[in-house]
Amino acid sequence: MTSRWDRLGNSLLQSFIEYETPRLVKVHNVYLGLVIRVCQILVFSYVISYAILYERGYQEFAQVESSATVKLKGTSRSHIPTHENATTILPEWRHLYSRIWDVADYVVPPAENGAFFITTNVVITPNQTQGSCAEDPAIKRAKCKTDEQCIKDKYLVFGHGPMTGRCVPSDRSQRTKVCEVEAWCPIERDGLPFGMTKPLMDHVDRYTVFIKNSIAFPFFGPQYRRNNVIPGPKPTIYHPVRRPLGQIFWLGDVISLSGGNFTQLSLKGGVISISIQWNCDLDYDFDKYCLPHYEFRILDTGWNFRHAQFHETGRRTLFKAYGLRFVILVDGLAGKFSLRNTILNVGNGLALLGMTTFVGEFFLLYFAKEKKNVVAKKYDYITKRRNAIKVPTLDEAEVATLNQNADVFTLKSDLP
Ligand SMILES: Nc1ncnc2c1ncn2[C@@H]1O[C@H](COP(=O)(O)OP(=O)(O)OP(=O)(O)O)[C@@H](O)[C@H]1O
Repeated sequence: MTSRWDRLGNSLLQSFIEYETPRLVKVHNVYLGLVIRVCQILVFSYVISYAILYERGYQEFAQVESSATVKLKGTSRSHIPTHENATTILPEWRHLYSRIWDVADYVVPPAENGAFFITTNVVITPNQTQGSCAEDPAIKRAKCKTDEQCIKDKYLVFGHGPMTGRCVPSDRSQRTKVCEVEAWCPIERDGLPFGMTKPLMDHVDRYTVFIKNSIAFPFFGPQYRRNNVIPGPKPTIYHPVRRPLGQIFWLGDVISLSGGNFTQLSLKGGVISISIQWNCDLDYDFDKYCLPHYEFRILDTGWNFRHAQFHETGRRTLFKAYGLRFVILVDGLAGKFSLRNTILNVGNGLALLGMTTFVGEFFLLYFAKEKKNVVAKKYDYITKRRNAIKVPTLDEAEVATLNQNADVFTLKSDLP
């Protein structure tokens, strides 16, 4: 009598010296064959042309690191012509607004990384000092009839300072009384000299901006760094077709290339993006082929802020500046050959080829006319019988007959 341990030993020995091989069912079916070949060709073309070549699956990629600085040149003049409507323009404004604006006046702040602002329209409030004066009557709850309405040290929402507790005549109209406030006096008279008809400064579209954009791909080594300045005796003016690598831009060109109207944007201000793209293939000559590509877009319309120029102690000129804010956005990706990525992508492609087997199986088992035969040949159904299942094998004569009569060829096996 064999013990349990003997049986276990036997079965371990059996499985150790056994070799298993999958059973293949070969089917001659024109349509099925075509489906499989088409699938294989599609997968193969996708892998080679898209995943490997178009998407550059044979390379590894890294993002660009960059800095962008600018220098502006250009001057403009602001003046209020005498023929402009005298009822809306105060006499003192003619003198105040008649002036020349150069870079130091209109670029605020003087230097930024990756952005710059240019004043195109402005409300000037000169000679402000700290003191007490009548609040702007346009401010909510600033108007009053008695001192009791102006509670001392309280603030008005959007007011210019705490109230002194006195109700005084307004400096805009003697018939109106307003609360007095402690503030920078006189209070700003908020209103553009020309209303909304034209910007104060002329010639702004002829300003030029020199953009210096330095980039690097440190992931691939310190040698991969450069800037957008094309070597030459002097810097080049950008033109989208004739000189797409120029690094000096007319502001008028930038606005028109972004699809905007310069006068409209100059009136109330706006935000414009200058996008610089560096998409580089480091398998080619870096200096020759890694080049910038510029795009311009309007991001927002309407933009102003206040800043002041301080004179001798305690006196300032307040500017409410409307203008164009340019944001320089640098984006880039560099790719370089990588054996690891090549192997991975080819491997992925081969794995994808295996998908065609699923398609073939699906058609074979559900749509092919031989589907019943195939199922019979392909699967062995194992029942819970004590004795081992006997799987009869077709003899050679039977195989020959099958080969002649049917378009189903199998390595032989039948259900018991
Ligand atoms: N916005 C611009 N429009 C046209 N040319 C410019 C502009 N910005 C700079 N340049 C020119 O580009 C070159 C390089 O400028 P960079 O600022 O390095 O030199 P720079 O001698 O300090 O310039 P500059 O004194 O003329 O402002 C100079 O010839 C400069 O005049």
